[in-house]
Amino acid sequence: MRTRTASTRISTITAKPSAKVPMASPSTGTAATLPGTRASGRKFRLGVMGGTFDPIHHGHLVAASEVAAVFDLDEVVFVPTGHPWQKSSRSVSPAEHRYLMTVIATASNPRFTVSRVDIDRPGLTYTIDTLRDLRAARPEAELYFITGADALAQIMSWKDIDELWSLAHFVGVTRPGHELHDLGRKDVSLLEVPAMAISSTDCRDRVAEDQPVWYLVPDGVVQYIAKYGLYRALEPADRFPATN
Ligand SMILES: Nc1ncnc2c1ncn2[C@@H]1O[C@H](COP(=O)(O)OP(=O)(O)OP(=O)(O)O)[C@@H](O)[C@H]1O
Ligand SMILES: O=C(O)c1ccc[n+]([C@@H]2O[C@H](COP(=O)([O-])O)[C@@H](O)[C@H]2O)c1
Repeated sequence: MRTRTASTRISTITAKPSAKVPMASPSTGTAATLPGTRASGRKFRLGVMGGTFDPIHHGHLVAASEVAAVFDLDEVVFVPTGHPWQKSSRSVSPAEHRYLMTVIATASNPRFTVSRVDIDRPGLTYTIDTLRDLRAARPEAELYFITGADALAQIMSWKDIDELWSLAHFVGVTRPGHELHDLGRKDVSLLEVPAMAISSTDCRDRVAEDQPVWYLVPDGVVQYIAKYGLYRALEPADRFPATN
């Protein structure tokens, strides 16, 4: 279970609405009528919220919403992982469950969408593949990859990290119990978001111990967990016809 300590104070935060963000690949949109070009002439801004989402919780949703507001994103696509290689020390729920919980959690927000790119791609999940696939599917968009302080701290160990910087702008957000490190790169912004001391680990542990997860995860996700008996020690989370 994650430690619950006060949010770290940081000084290098980009927190102005509609702040100009230094992009690895500056916008080249030239006309408002080009596909994927906004009325203002700028390119479509697509946030990418990658995660295992086992289950998705309000920490994920608040982080995505806050980055969307500050960076003036047009859409945030949530991308559940297929086989997260850095979580191999524990068993992860079937992808189909995690995908459906993510769909339920994001359904009410017209700017939130969910992508299957990672769960439909065989093999281990690497963000380099996520971003390549999204670039191919959405060539008109500038990508903003959203990551919490804990994930950002590991980022130098990610596959093909040198190429990753050229595919997206990265936004690291604060998370209670984790220090948000300044990587000293202009293609990484740091942002303080409302502190949500919630983790998927804690949600799973609560369900296993018969404690409530109401208001930690969206209502529909509470009901989905109960319906399929997810996270109950004696009830394996495999009643759904899953793909992995
Ligand atoms: N409470 C939170 N506040 C801010 N960012 C978060 C929060 N929870 C998760 N994130 C970020 O969301 C992304 C996906 O996280 P993930 O799905 O692994 O959730 P988690 O709560 O960390 O799960 P677990 O407890 O199983 O490790 C990561 O970048 C992570 O840093
Ligand atoms: O590309 C990698 O090597 C890599 C290693 C660890 C995590 N990631 C990505 O980071 C995001 C959050 O991952 P996680 O494991 O914290 O849910 C998710 O999109 C993962 O695919 C990516």
